[in-house]
Parts: sequence; structure tokens; C-alpha cells
Amino acid sequence: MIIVWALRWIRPSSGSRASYSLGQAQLPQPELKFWNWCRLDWTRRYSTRKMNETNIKQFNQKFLDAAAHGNLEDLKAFFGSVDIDVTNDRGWTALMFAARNGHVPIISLLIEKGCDIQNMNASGQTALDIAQFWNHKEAASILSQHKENVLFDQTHNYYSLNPLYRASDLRKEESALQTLKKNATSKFILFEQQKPFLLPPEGDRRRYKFAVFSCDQLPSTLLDQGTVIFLGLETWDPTSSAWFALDVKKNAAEMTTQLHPNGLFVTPFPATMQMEETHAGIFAEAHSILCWLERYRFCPTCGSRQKTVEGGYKQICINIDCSSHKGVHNTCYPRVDPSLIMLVISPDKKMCLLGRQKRFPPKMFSCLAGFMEPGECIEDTCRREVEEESGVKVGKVDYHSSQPWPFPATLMLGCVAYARTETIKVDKEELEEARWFPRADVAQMMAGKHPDGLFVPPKQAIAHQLIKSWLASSSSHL
Ligand SMILES: NC(=O)c1ccc[n+]([C@@H]2O[C@H](COP(=O)([O-])OP(=O)(O)OC[C@H]3O[C@@H](n4cnc5c(N)ncnc54)[C@H](O)[C@@H]3O)[C@@H](O)[C@H]2O)c1
Ligand SMILES: [Mg+2]
Ligand SMILES: [Mg+2]
Ligand SMILES: [Mg+2]
Ligand SMILES: [Zn+2]
Repeated sequence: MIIVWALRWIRPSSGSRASYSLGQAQLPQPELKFWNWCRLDWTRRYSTRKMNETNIKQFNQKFLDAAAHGNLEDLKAFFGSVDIDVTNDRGWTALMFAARNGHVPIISLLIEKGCDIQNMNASGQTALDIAQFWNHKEAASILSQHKENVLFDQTHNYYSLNPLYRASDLRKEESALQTLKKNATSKFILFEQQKPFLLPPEGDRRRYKFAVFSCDQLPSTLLDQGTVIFLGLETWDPTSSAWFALDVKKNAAEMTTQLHPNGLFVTPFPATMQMEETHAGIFAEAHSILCWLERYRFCPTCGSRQKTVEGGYKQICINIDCSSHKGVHNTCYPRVDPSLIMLVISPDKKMCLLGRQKRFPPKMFSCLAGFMEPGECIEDTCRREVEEESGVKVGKVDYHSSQPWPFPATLMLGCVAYARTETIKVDKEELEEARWFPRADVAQMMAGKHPDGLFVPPKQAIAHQLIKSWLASSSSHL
């Protein structure tokens, strides 16, 4: 009886082991639901492109088929044009299919190419769970070795993968910065009133990316009139290419669109949630600085105008009598607002607390969150915000990972919080609803398979990563 139940639980389809019916390959469900809500779903984004939605599904399905059948050469042909973690409608990834059939070379290649081994299908199984269930010992051994490595790795959250070396010492060297600006190898990304100039997803490319220009490609009026931010160098080598963000004046925007026929200035959220990850990291730096320059044009101490120096990383008050000139004055430097986001675990560790703000997409539940207040430590912010919003009392707080949230300059500090009480009393000003969810429900929500259509934020949100870590840590294989 138990074996029959377990087989139902684990089988990806009713097909035989040799011939799978993979179902519709598609984006992970929470992501799809989120983007649908944002009106940026894949269908629309691809409607004018070479690949329509049906083609994409067929394309993804062929990739999953190659993994299921152990066809290494076929699989290799997909890299670069497929989302390596794409799933079928039951949340099965290529890695899971390879694990199901014990295809060790495929598993090794997918891991080498950076697939996410912690992903779970709609039944809450990882690739390791699947390999162990089907008794593929070598596959299970590779997956568990790698899982250990992953556990010791820090999570790299979206918006945090900025590859540039910031070279902060160069900021003070005005003449060196001027020379770098004119250097043929320097790269410029453009903004208009904090809107980035992006190339939309095209053909096989599934993400937005910056249109990158050299100094020679930009009319001098754009360079002379705009605000230029020094973002950093490509590597620690001082001769490597420098990156600059240029905020063009509003009336120059038209000229800029002529620079690249496909480029457009886009509203940053949610488009930048779908950027190539390193470009999203560069966006986070540039956008936060540009917002700060825009919002702090006047000195917070005396109200005089400010002058931008140090490649955009400092503003100094033009009033020589202003007290901001004495000592180190933090208002001269870019501001970052720390805030906490926490996954609260129930006292019996079997459930987690998720809530809904009114502004969330319908049916989406996420971690509770709140801004740090002055003079507060991380642990106390976590305990205060959870109790304020849900009435639940928290004891131990563990740090998990962080995420720059560049709208305009929040730093999300992700924590796991252990509740001491279970009774919920929601603060209706802050939350519409908060509930304890058992692990099985949360696994369904992650896979977009919850019977009531509930789901969690997409993988770009740190909330998603916190929830995923908890599911993985409470899986039977840890
Ligand atoms: N990724 C997620 O799933 C997720 C979920 C919820 C919130 N968040 C983010 O977490 C952050 C904090 O969460 P929250 O909005 O629930 O905070 P919160 O619970 O502290 O409530 C927000 C209120 O705090 C006040 N506030 C105090 N300091 C502030 C500051 N520096 N900036 C803006 N408002 C401040 C404002 O009155 C604001 O309306 C926000 O940036 C939000 O976007 C993320
Ligand atoms: Mg709050
Ligand atoms: Mg809050
Ligand atoms: Mg608050
Ligand atoms: Zn001043």
C-alpha cells in the first residue's frame, strides 16, 4: 500500500520508464503567476519575437526529453538558449529527469552548467530524493556531494551579482575619471530619470539586458549634459574596462532611442526583475545611486544646493559654513535603508508563517518584512515586526542571506525566525492576512500546484529563497 502511494507520489507521468510524457514544459509556476499578474507574461513578451509560446514550450520539452533519455549531445545544443531550471507542469527539471533514470553524465553536466540542485517538484522532491528513491546510487552520491557544497555556499540573491570591481579609490581621482570616460574601451549604460535603457528579450535570449555603448557611440551633448556615475572596473586590473551610468536629460531621450533601434527606456519594476543576472546587479548599483542623487539635490543639513563629486558617490553642500563640512557627515554619502525579511517557523518546526499585503498579486503569500528602526539590532527588528504584524512572538533569529532591493536603496536582510507562540492576530493596517502553512502546502505553492491557486514570490525575491531553503532543510535528506 505504502509502495503504491509512494510510486504515485514520485512518478512524473503515467508513461513507462523508457518513454516519458513530459507534459508542457514551462516556467516555474510561481514565476509565471507573478509575471502574469505584472502583465509581462511570456506570451506577450514573445508575441512579436521569432519564438512564440508554443515554440518555447516545444523547445523546453525537447531539452527535458534529452535529459530524460540521457542524450548528452542533444542536451549540449540547448545551453545558452534554454533556462537550465525550466520545468514541466509538475515541476520536474532536466536534473530531476536525469536523476530519475540515473544518467550520471547528464547530471554532472547540468551541475557544471549551474543548474539549481535544490529545486523541488510539485511533490516536494529534489533530484536527490528522486535518485535515491529509484536506487541510482552513483547519481545520488554526486547529488548529495554537491548538496553539501551548496549548503556551505552563501545564497546569491538576485540583484546581488554585480561583477564590477567598484574601485572606490579611483572615485577621488577626478582627472583619471575624465580620462577613463573618453577611453575607447569604457562602457556606458543609459538611464532617463532612473529608467534604464534596455534591450528586450529577443529570439532565444530570455532576459532583458542593458544596451552598452562606447564613448564614441554617444553624441557629446548626451555626455556633457547628463549625470555620469562611475560604477567600477571590469576586473581588479586597473587597465580593464570602466563602466559608467549616464542619466541623459529628458529631452535627450529621443536621441538615445536612435542609438539602438530595439532599445527602450523601461519602468524599472518589474522589468529589471527579468534581466540577465549580472546586468541586474549593475542596475542595482546604478539605480540606487541615481535615485539618491535625485532625492538629495539639496543639503539635508542646511537646505543649500549640493554638488556631485567622486563619480556620483558623494555630494557636498555648496554652503561653506554648513556643518556637513565638519568631520565625516553621513548625509554626503549614498543612503541604504536596511530592512528585515523573515521566514517564521512554528514552534513544532512543521509550519511557516506567510502573509499577504493588500498590494500583493491575488493569492500570493510571502514572508513578513519590515524596516529597521534607529538603534535597533537585526534580532529585535525581526521580533518587533513579526509581533506587530502577526501577534506571533519570536525567539531565536538566524541570519540567512541578503539582497539589495534597489527601489530605491533598501537592503533586505533575510532571516529565519523561530516562533515561541502560534496564535495569530493580524495588524490589518499592514497585512491583509497571515497564516501558518504546513510544509506540504508550501511545496505546492512553490510549484504553483496549490489546490486553491496560492503561490509564493518568484525566485528573484529573497522571500522565495528563504522558503526554498526551509523546504530543503526540512527534507528527509538532511
Ligand atoms: N520580497 C518580498 O517578498 C517582500 C515582502 C514584503 C516586503 N518586502 C520589502 O521589504 C521592505 C520592508 O517591508 P514593509 O514595507 O513591510 O515594511 P514595514 O512593515 O516596516 O512597513 C512599511 C512602513 O514602514 C514605514 N517605514 C519605516 N522606515 C521606512 C523606510 N526607510 N522606507 C520606507 N518606509 C519606511 C512606512 O510608514 C511604511 O509604510 C520593503 O522594501 C518591501 O518592498 C519584500
Ligand atoms: Mg511592519
Ligand atoms: Mg511589513
Ligand atoms: Mg515597520
Ligand atoms: Zn549644507
